[in-house]
Amino acid sequence: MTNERLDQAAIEDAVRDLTGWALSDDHAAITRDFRFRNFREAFAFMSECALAAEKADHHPEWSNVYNKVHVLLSTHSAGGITRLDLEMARMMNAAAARFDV
Ligand SMILES: C[C@H](O)[C@H](O)[C@H]1CNC2=NC(N)=NC(=O)C2=N1
Repeated sequence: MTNERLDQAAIEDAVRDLTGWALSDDHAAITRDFRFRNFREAFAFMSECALAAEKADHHPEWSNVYNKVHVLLSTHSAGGITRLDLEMARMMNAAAARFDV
């Protein structure tokens, strides 16, 4: 299932392959800080990801300050990290790469 909590070993393996992402201190989420050229690009990235998140019915916790976007991904219903979070992280990396991030 995509929405079952992954065990610690599976998470660590996955995070190793996810450029820029790290486990949160409590190991219940994965996080990444993205840095763009400016606010316009940061917000374009967020807009694109917001549409994809809504389509997937899986939503990031995030904050934005000027050109930076801080993202935290976890599956609330599972109380931890699931494949949905890994898929979202990959999607966000692909979206950011289009802005040379
Ligand atoms: C009803 C709706 O499907 C749920 O509340 C979805 C919405 N988006 C979600 N996003 C995240 N990150 N975790 C969830 O458990 C979750 N649940």
